[in-house]
Amino acid sequence: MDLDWSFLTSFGLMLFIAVGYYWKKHHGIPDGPRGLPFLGFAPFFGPNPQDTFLALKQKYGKLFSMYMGRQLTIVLNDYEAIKAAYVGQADIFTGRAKGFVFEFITRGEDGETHGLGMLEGERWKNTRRFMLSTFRDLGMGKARIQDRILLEAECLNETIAQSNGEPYDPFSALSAAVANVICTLCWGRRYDASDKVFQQILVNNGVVAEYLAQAGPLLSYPVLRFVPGKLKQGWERFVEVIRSTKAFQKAIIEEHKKEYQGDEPRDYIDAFFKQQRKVGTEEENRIFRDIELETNIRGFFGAGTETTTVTLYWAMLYMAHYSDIQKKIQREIDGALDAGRSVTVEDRANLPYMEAVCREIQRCANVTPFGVLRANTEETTLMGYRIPKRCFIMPNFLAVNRDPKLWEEPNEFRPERFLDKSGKLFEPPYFMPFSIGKRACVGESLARMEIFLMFANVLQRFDIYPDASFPLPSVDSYTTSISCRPLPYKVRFCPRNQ
Ligand code: HEM
Repeated sequence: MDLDWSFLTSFGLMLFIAVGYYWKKHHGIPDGPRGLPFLGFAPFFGPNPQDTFLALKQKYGKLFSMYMGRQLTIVLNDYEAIKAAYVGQADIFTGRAKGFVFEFITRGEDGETHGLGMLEGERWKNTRRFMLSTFRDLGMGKARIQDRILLEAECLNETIAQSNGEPYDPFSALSAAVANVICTLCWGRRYDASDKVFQQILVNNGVVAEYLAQAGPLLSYPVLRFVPGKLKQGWERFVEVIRSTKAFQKAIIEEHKKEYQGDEPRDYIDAFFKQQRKVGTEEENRIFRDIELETNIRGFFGAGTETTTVTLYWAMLYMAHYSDIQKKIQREIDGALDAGRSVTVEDRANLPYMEAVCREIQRCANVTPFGVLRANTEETTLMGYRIPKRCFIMPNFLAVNRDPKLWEEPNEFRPERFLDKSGKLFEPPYFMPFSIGKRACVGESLARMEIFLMFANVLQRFDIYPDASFPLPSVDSYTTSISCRPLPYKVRFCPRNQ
């Protein structure tokens, strides 16, 4: 048989180029699970991705690589690896993973992505600096914001009281309380829980959170959104919700524009207008365009409401499971405060056990088990491995929170681990529910204050009991939306006899 030498030569050349390309891309990177062509490892995450990733840590150690669709992803599996990247090489690992769906949410009519959560480089730095200083001026970490949170805590208690000790799911009430804090900070307005517009914003927020958790396949293959059936329906609903949320935020900004006279800012939007009126450099002017404002307030609302609500939802569930711990907190509160007064931030120093319980709930609940994906903006070497430019970076916070080298009996719910021998609060550096480094959560101090004040004031006023007709879900079961939520539950909130 005659050999077709020209075919063989072309084939050999193509093979050589393909192998060369593969080698160039993959040499020196961490090992990891193989996955399938085009789909990567995503189909193997399974119904409990948390268990899958804990098992992968056992197999591969500190870090491993995998493909999600076509995207090379590096998973950082322990405290040392996360610290080496996020703190040790902070400037390189502060990029944000870009994916089709997040880009869709944050893309303006100019075709660019906007908003703190997605920006990079100087624009990200300047936006973040402005956000932090504005929230500080508006009272973050001060008495002014405490008053707003206490008002919402009071309304939350009133709503809970209306359940009259009957089995009750507190999710909506918690969500309204937490969302109102952000609404007041961002656009100076709070809503009654029965307000139809407010209810719609909360429903929309839930739809977006749920959709984002399932949107993995669109990351590499956006075309899948047109496939008839579940994918297409989900996408269409999501687009509709995003459109109506954008329209709502635009209307709020326009309303503010009419009212704003250049006075002392009442909220984030006013502070932004004030900054817009200052003549700045070209770069400064770029980050003070309306599109940035609109994307940011939507981002703060989305990022701040779901995570904080879900943490408080876990907190109530844990209390129904651990009545002895609940009683211990209540004894501490009763001993530290005069009767009839609400718990405030000033009481924190006298409530170390309460503070320890808040931290243990965050450690055990793992509301953001894999953080928010980042990207490395340059090729680099991490712990001896080559990390090609613009990998997705996934911190496995769950594995840190379950690491037996860091926590004694990590699977136990044991708040005392956050107290030192003299009973004072002790927070180790590897406790990082808000991530670490230059791009850690900007809402950390606000969230901590909300969790402490709302949780403590509910426990001061109510005993939380399970009800035999509504068996409690286990604290080990969860559903994954954009954060990790407990399964829905009902408990009884009974007014305490102090
Ligand atoms: C319990 C509550 C919260 C948790 C567990 C949480 C967790 C996180 C985490 C893990 C990140 C990713 C950081 C990284 O890239 O490494 C993040 C980012 C972010 N969070 Fe939070 N967060 C919470 C509350 C809030 C609140 C109340 C706000 C309100 C403004 C907020 C706004 C943001 C924003 C804007 C980012 C993006 C920051 C950036 O890219 O520079 N978060 N959060």
